[in-house]
Parts: sequence; C-alpha cells; structure tokens
Amino acid sequence: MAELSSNTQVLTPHVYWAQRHREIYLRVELSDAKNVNISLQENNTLHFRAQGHGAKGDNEYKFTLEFLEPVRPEIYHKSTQRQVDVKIRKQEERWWDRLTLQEKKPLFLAPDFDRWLDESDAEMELQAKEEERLNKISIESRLREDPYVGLKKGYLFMYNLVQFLGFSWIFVNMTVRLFILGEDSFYDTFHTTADMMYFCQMMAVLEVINPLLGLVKTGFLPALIQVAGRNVILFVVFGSLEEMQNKPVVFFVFYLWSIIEIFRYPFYMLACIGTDWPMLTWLRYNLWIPLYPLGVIAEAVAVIQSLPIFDQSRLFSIWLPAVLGHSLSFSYTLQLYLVLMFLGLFINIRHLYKLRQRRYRQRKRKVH
Ligand SMILES: CCCCCCCCCCCCC[C@@H](O)CC(=O)SCCNC(=O)CCNC(=O)[C@H](O)C(C)(C)COP(=O)(O)OP(=O)(O)OC[C@H]1O[C@@H](n2cnc3c(N)ncnc32)[C@H](O)[C@@H]1OP(=O)(O)O
Repeated sequence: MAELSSNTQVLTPHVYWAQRHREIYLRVELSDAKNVNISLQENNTLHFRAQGHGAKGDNEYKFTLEFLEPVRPEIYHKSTQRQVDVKIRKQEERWWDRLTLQEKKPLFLAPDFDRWLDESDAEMELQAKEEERLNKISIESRLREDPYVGLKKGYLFMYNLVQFLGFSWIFVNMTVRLFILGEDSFYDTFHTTADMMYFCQMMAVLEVINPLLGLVKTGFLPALIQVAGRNVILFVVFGSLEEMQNKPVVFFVFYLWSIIEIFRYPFYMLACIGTDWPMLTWLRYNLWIPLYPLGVIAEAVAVIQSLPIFDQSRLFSIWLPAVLGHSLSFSYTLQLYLVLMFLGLFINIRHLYKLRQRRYRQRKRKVH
C-alpha cells in the first residue's frame, strides 16, 4: 500500500489492530523487519519506520498513527519472521470507540480479528485474569503460610474416605439384610455391624482432635458433643449390656447414623479437592433436619430401655458408704445424660442451622 507524502512515494505496511481495556495491540505486516524504529511524539502520535518485506517487496516502510486518547510513553515491540508486534499501554484504563483521533480510518489500518474482542468480551477476559491473579496470590500466600497444606489435605481426604467406606459398608449391609430378612434383621444388627461401627466411631475421635490442631474449621464443642454422644450410646449402652444388643432400637440408631455419614464424608472429600456437587451439598446441609431429631429420639429410647438393666445388673454402680445406702446405680448418671442429650441436641441443631445459613448465603453471594 502506498500513500503520497511530500512528492515522494512512501510505502506503508498493512497494520492490524485490537484493543483491551489497558492496552493496544498493533500487528505490522512486515517480515524479517530490521532497523525497527518506533517512537511516540508529544502530540500522542506513534511513528513507525522499519526495513523489511512487505506488500511491495523489500523496502523501507513507515506509518504514523495519532491515537484517540493519551497512551503511555513506553512501547514494546517484537519483530518475528512474519510480522512486527507492537504493544502500547493506554494512559487510562478505558475502552476506546476507535483507534485514531481522525474519524476516518486510515486505509492501511484494519481490525486484527485474531485478537479482536468486543468490549464485554474484553471485560470478561479482564475479570478472568483478575480472578486468576487473586487465586494465584491466595494459593501462594497459603503455601507461604502453611507449607504442609498438601499433607493436611491428603490426611483429611484419606480419613474421610475410610469413614465413608466404613459407614457405606454398615448402611449397605443393613439395607440388604432388611430386604432379605425384613423385621427379623432388626434383632441382630449389633452382631453383624458392631465391629465396623466400633472402628468408625473410634476413628471419629479424630474429628474432635482435628479442629484443635487447626486442620478443619469445625467448632470443637459441636464435634465433641457429636462424637462423645454417639460413643456413650455405642460403647456404654449397647457395648456393655448384652441385653441391649438384640433390641430393634440398635437398628434405628445405626441406620440413622450411617445415612447422614454416607453423604457427609463424600462432601468433605470433595471439599478437600476444592470441588462440590450441588446435590451432595444439598443433602449434607438438609438431611440433618429430619435425621438429627430422629437420631436423638432413637438414642433416648435406647438409654431409657437400658435404665432397668443397669439397675438390675448394678454394672458401673458407684459403691457408697453403708450410711448412704448400698450403691448408686449407673442409671442415675444416664438419667442426667438424658437431660444433657437434649441440651446437646439443641446446641448442635443450632450449629447445623447456622452452617446451613452460612453456606446458602455464600452461594447467593456467588450467584449475584
Ligand atoms: C462435654 C461432654 C459432652 C457429652 C455429650 C452429651 C450430649 C450428647 C448429645 C448427643 C446428641 C448426638 C446425636 C447424634 O448422635 C444423632 C445423630 O447423629 S442422628 C444422624 C444425623 N446426624 C447429623 O446430621 C450430624 C452429622 N454430624 C455433623 O454434621 C458434624 O459432626 C457436626 C460437628 C455436628 C457439624 O459439622 P461441622 O461443624 O464440621 O460442619 P461442616 O460440615 O460445615 O464443616 C465446617 C468446615 O470444616 C470442614 N470440615 C469439617 N470436617 C472436615 C473433614 N473431616 N474433612 C475436611 N473438611 C472438613 C468443612 O468442609 C467446612 O469447611 P467450609 O466452611 O470451608 O465449607
């Protein structure tokens, strides 16, 4: 392409342009360009001059562009075998209506469709870049703050996986037996699943230790109430009284415990790898609403059924001096525990309700 300038023919290369909010990109169609000279004059005009192979063969090519708005003085360029790439920073981060001050587009200038974005796409690109930058900063600062973050996540992932497998085994075993044996399966739940339940509930003690070590953001008290509450039922009420072990209440307690856990542990596993499945999240934050009160009622029934057995067997009774009577039955401790249970129920339901509120508030904020 040629333009007339002071009676001599000046060769002008094809120039393609695109913009972002912060910068202007020019692609000058000159291959093997040498002696590239790009300068910016005070009137905001870019002067380009170089030798290279353009539309009119090997020659000197030049062009000038007076920009629509002020640009920064530093200009970056890179010359390759095929073209010269030029990057100019805008003075102000703003979308321009066109590139040049003159309204009529110079003949040698055209949009660079390889880089072209309209304003809203460029905004989205800017936002994505900003999010990526913030993510990088937060990952870097987390790594700087805590070099063991990978190890901790790995431990939590394995812990949750083991618990998930344990509770799934219990749940599937009980469900299959229920289908095959019907009501009869109620009576030997303990003998078929207690070992696995012992294992899972002993492991669950880690859930009280984890927040103390700062591994999870769980409150210490709700975790203690949860784990201690279940372990009293499992080890003391069921485990120490053979008479309790073949009662149908064991079925209801174990079933209610395992239903929630087959959703809660996979939810945590996904959280460890930074993922969530909406359906699983929904179940984790909603299933407790019917299950928790039912679980506490089932546990309370178990405690009430065990009271006369403790009275008769005198197991765990506290021996008293003769003046105060013979001994104090453990059933009194359990009656006090019944009161604590409903206090524990209240604390944990409040805790779970708050977690649910927080989760859905966060969700809403993300959506808007
Ligand atoms: C002082 C002596 C006390 C004596 C006790 C006397 C009272 C006894 C009362 C007993 C009542 C118990 C009844 C109970 O046994 C009945 C039942 O269980 S019935 C079945 C239904 N049950 C449930 O639904 C409860 C399930 N359990 C829980 O939800 C938890 O155990 C609980 C502690 C209650 C709440 O969990 P948490 O506080 O951890 O909530 P989140 O799940 O939201 O977690 C908070 C953040 O920490 C991250 N986290 C937590 N754990 C893990 C983990 N293992 N791995 C990875 N990440 C974990 C989680 O992702 C959350 O992070 P973020 O906020 O970033 O999302």
